[in-house]
Order: sequence, then structure tokens, then C-alpha cells
Amino acid sequence: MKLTIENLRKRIDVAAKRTPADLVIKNGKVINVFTREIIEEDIAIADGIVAGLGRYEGKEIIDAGGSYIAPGFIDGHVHIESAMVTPAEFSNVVLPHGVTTVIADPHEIANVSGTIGIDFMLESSEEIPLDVFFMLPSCVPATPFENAGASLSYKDLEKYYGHPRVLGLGEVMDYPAVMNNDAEMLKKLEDAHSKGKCIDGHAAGLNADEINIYMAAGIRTDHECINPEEALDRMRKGMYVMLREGSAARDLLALLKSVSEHNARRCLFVTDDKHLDDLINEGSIDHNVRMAIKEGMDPILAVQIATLNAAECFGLKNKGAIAPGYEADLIFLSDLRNVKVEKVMKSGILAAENGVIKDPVPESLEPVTAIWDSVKIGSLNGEDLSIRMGTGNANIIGIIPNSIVTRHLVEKADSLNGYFQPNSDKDYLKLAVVERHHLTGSIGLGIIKGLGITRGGIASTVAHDSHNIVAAGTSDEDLLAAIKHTAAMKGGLAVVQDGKILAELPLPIAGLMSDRDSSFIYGRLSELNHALRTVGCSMEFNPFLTLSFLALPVIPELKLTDRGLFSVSSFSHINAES
Ligand SMILES: Nc1ncnc2[nH]cnc12
Ligand SMILES: [Mn+2]
Repeated sequence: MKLTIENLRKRIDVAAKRTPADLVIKNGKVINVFTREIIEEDIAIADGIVAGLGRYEGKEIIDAGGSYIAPGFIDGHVHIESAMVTPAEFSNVVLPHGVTTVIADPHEIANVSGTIGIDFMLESSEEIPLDVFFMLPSCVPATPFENAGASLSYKDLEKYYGHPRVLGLGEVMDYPAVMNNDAEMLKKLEDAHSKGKCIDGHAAGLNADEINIYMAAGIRTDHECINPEEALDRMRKGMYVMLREGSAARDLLALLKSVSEHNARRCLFVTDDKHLDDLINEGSIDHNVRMAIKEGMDPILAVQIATLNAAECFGLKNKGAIAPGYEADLIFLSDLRNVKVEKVMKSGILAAENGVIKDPVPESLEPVTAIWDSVKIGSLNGEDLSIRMGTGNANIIGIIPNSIVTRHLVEKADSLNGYFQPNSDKDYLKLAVVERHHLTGSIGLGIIKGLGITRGGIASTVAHDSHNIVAAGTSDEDLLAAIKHTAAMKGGLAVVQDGKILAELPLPIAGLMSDRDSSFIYGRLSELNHALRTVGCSMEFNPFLTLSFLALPVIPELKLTDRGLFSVSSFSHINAES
């Protein structure tokens, strides 16, 4: 809300006790994230802003019943599209978990629909209770080794820096472009610097010397740490470390070993990519807080990481704490061990209670063709999916459960008449990435090990970050059926066996998000999980989530884009045969 002289005058009158507050919360144990104390005091609120702490009177009084009161949780890095819901529905889902502010990077939809996608995310997050800030997609496409639906230059980004909810430049993934002083990358970085904006990093696998290059370029955060050594090095060099617990990337437990009383202020909690069912079943940043406390972290320190640190990292001056002048984004907790979020207030208004959103934001989507009709593929047949394979070893993508990192395996794969044959006993499946934006006919083919399908095929238009169609299967028939069905749905997830569709989830918004509510999507995800078991998956990890990262060539080691196998370590394409 824009501050007016009238708001300011009223706020000062309330603070000075010349005017009664709109609302006073009494009998609460207020968590002070500045001093890491718990102080029993009233919270006086005027126009959604805390006006004073201490003893106050107001037009409305709420008795907190001795609950702890924490600042609203902040998710420092999230791709809303990865939850497969629109921003409005995302607000309905995460607010009950105490998340009142998120910093989102819309590079998922930007990779499909370009600036039209960014506009859609900005507009559809305008009038919702959740505060959604954005970092501008810095790498669309993520690398020059893939075909995305769009390509964004610094010129495309410039106009957004004036938007009040745009905080800076989003995760810089293309390390070689930074290291080589690529002209376009320098211009994007310089623009963010000149406007005094933040710059997020994606420093997966970067070593200490390479982190110097990122920090020198002004890149100030990393959410891709997977071990304590990486996290410590980034903190020592002044980077904020984003402690990530998403659906596929679950790094929090490993990284907590690097967090201490001395360095915790350089940490914040993020989800990055979290599927809707995990958000509903586990939670969002509240889940990170609970995990950290369970691992022995001091509860108030965990709350500080989830609030003040994230606000300070992104320069959100009136968020992340309960203090006069700060937004009245408040969470009521009955205890600080399991951090069960009871009540959530957004700007002084009750937004959720006992896990239920109070006034769900209804969907009101304007159909935008470029976004709603985003899947275009030509005719496909078995020959298009054949992988030439001689008698030598093959370069195989080895899956690591619950990780977005893969292994580069060099093993002997079965071949017949010079072509690769899937072998479900050895768990060697065929993987395809089919370009789906501009009818280029570009198809990347490879072999994966570890997905666990014994008979059938799965396909998805969620394939970070270019979001082509990614598919895996034990036969060309099922692969083709799954790929074609995701196109027929204009985007989505499908499981096929013997040519028959076992389960599906349409994602008609850019092939990434559903226009339906979370209960519909949750139901379809359950059906997909059942169908995944039918085709042989163990479900120790989510195959669709794992699949969605197999085309992301900025995460080690071996990935597949629509242009072929890609070795992230050598940052170049390689052949199917080693
Ligand atoms: N969606 C994403 N894009 C780029 N890097 C990621 N790392 C994890 N999720 C990612
Ligand atoms: Mn990333």
C-alpha cells in the first residue's frame, strides 16, 4: 500500500497513544528476531502496519491466548510455476503455512512465453493476499545449448526494473557467460547494479575461485549448495546461502551442518521448486523451520533465518520482523518445537486459521493465447526416437533419488541392429526431449538409469528450464503415446502403459500451470502417483520431478536437451556412445 501523509499521521498518533489502534493483539509471546528474545507485550496495529509494542488500547482486541507470535515467513527463492498452480492459488496454498511473502523468479514461464509470461505472473499476483516480489529472469534460455520458447535480452528486462515488486536480476546460471565477460551478460549485470537492485546466483558446483568471479560480478546469493563446504565458502565470501528444501532438491539437512550462531545471519530458507502435493503435505518454509529445529537449531534462530535474514537479503525494509513501522504479517504458534502454524495475519487481517485459507482468492484468468496454446509439435513416429548404438559403451544419465544432480555413467547398453534397446531389468530407459515451442522438430535422445519404470512411458511439459517435452519409457510405442498426449492436453503430465493413458494432469497455462484449484490438482497428482506405481516406479522419489530436471544443463553432471546429450562439466554436447 502506498504510504500517504494521512497514514503516517495516524500511525504516529497510534504509536503516541493519542488515537486508539485499529487492532491490538494482547497476551502473546512476541518473538523478537532482532535480539532473539521472547517478550510478552501488546502489538498495536494501524492500517496493517505495527504502530507500537508494549501496552496499547484499540478499537478491536485479539487475545493471543499465550501463543508465540512470529513474523510472517519469507520464501527467498521460489518458482511458483513449479507448484503447477497460478499465483492466486499459490497464495491460497502457502499462506496457511505462515508464508506471507515470497521472492519469485518467473524464468519458468519466461522460457515458454517470454515477456508475455512475465506480465502474466506480475498481473496475476497483483491483487492477492500473498506478497509476491520478482527477480527478473537472467538466463532465458538457460544456456545456448537448448531451444526455449523465448530468448530475453537485457533490453527485454529493462522496463521491469521500475515495477515496485521487482527486486532485481534473477538467478544467474550461465557461469561461462559471466566468466568470459559475455557482452549481453555484462549488460544485464550492469543494469541491475546501476539501479541498485539485487542479483541472485545459481552457483551449482562452482569452486572457491569461481565464487570469487560471481561475487566480483555482484552476484550475491546461491541456492544450489549441496554440502556444508560449499555453503561455508559462499558465506565467507559474503554470499547469502539459501538453505533449500524443495520437492526434488532436498539439501537442508546437509547444509545445516555449516550453519552456526556466528554465520546464521547469512542464511535464509527457500523452496526453489516445490510440487503442490508436497506443499500441502509437508508445507513450505514452515517445513524448513521445523526440520532445522528438529536437527537441533535454536527455534528463534530458525525463525530469524525464515524472516529477518530473507528481508534484509532483498532490502525489504518493512518486512521480516515485528516492530513499529513493519508490516503486520504475523504467525501465531502454540509451541516452538513443532511450529504448527495456527493463525496467519497478513497486513493485520486474519488470512488463515488451522491450515485453512480464510478467503480463497478465486481464479479470474484472462486467456492469453501465447500462454494457453503453448505446445506445438509436428508428427512423430518410432524412427524419430531411434538411438544409434554400436558395440561400445554408452554415455548414460544416472539418476540420484531426491536430487537434481545426475551422474555421468559410461556403461554397455543393449543394442539390436545397431540401435539402443531399453532394458527394464537393467533399468536402462529411453529418454527424449522434444522441442515444443516453434516446430523446429529438434529432438534430443539419451539413455537413463534409475527411474524404475518396468513397462510404460511418462511425459511432461515441465522440463526445466526450456520446458520442452521430456519423456522416458521402455518402448517407443508408450513414449510416443505419452508425448502426444501431453501435446493433446496443450501441456501437462501423462502416464501410459501399452499405449493406454493411465493418468494425466492437464497444465494448459504455458504447459506449466493448471487453471484449476489445488484440490483438483492434488487429486490428479494422486492418480498419477498410483499410475507411476503401476508402470513399476518405487516412488522413493517423484519420477516426474526427477524427469523435470533431466533437461536442465546447468546442474551437474550429464543432462539431455532437445539438441542432445550435454556434459555439464565440459559444458558441451557429447555423443550417445562414449
Ligand atoms: N527451476 C530451476 N531453474 C534453474 N535452476 C534450478 N535449480 C533448481 N531448480 C531450478
Ligand atoms: Mn537454480
